[in-house]
Amino acid sequence: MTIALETQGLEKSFGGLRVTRDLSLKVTRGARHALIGPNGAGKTTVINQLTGVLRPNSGRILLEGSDITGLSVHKRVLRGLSRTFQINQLYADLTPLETIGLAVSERMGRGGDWWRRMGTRDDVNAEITEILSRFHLLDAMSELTSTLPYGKQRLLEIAVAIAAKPRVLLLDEPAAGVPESERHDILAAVAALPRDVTVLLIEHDMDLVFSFADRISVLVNGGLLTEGAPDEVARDPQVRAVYLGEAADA
Ligand SMILES: Nc1ncnc2c1ncn2[C@@H]1O[C@H](COP(=O)(O)OP(=O)(O)OP(=O)(O)O)[C@@H](O)[C@H]1O
Repeated sequence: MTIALETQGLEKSFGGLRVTRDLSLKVTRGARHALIGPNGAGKTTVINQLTGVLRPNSGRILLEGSDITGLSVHKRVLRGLSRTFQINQLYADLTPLETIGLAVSERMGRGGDWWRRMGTRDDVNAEITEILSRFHLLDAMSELTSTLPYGKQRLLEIAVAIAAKPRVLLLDEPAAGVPESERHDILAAVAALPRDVTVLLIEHDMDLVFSFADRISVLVNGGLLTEGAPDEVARDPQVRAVYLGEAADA
């Protein structure tokens, strides 16, 4: 199996606090992989090292076999490693149609030009429509982003990231704050992305994790406790003890 994203012996400390401990993680191409763990286990710190926001103290990060440990955030995005934009990074005064149009055009290297030629290119229009449809935004495509329900704004965050055609997408609690009835729609839209997009998800909601992931890694105190298929992880007594607790019995 081809490995899309890998860490080798990753270490990160904040002062005397060792937050990532000898972490070696492999995310297979096309996987729907979840990184779970109790509060403070170090999940966000791992994502921040993967995206380049934080530098590890030691260890390596490989994207499709190339060492990206020393690359800037921007260079990693150009190589195909993206995380979702946060809602506060969306353009409040643009519509989803304009936002995705701009994101697709920027990827094609003609950001500013798009405003003049909006709607004139069939290939661009088809791609914008496909992305809006995939993330259930067609019906809201002409409304201002600031007026969209929270769940739609979160879908738009992911849609913007997808418009950059990432090879690996990192999602840090993409459904946080969304009403329970809509959370599954968000993860289902991500799970249904073409398999050439590999997804690594951090998520607290175990229902979502187990309905989404085909592989789960469990982080405790910055180190990997165990890793496996969802049913193996759910059965693992160590996992039940430290993390899932009652939820694993459900
Ligand atoms: N910039 C920082 N400086 C100092 N300590 C930090 C910093 N960032 C995170 N930490 C500490 O590192 C540990 C891991 O934090 P992190 O946010 O990565 O965990 P997490 O698993 O994502 O937690 P949660 O599930 O609660 O979001 C915590 O003890 C946190 O307080």
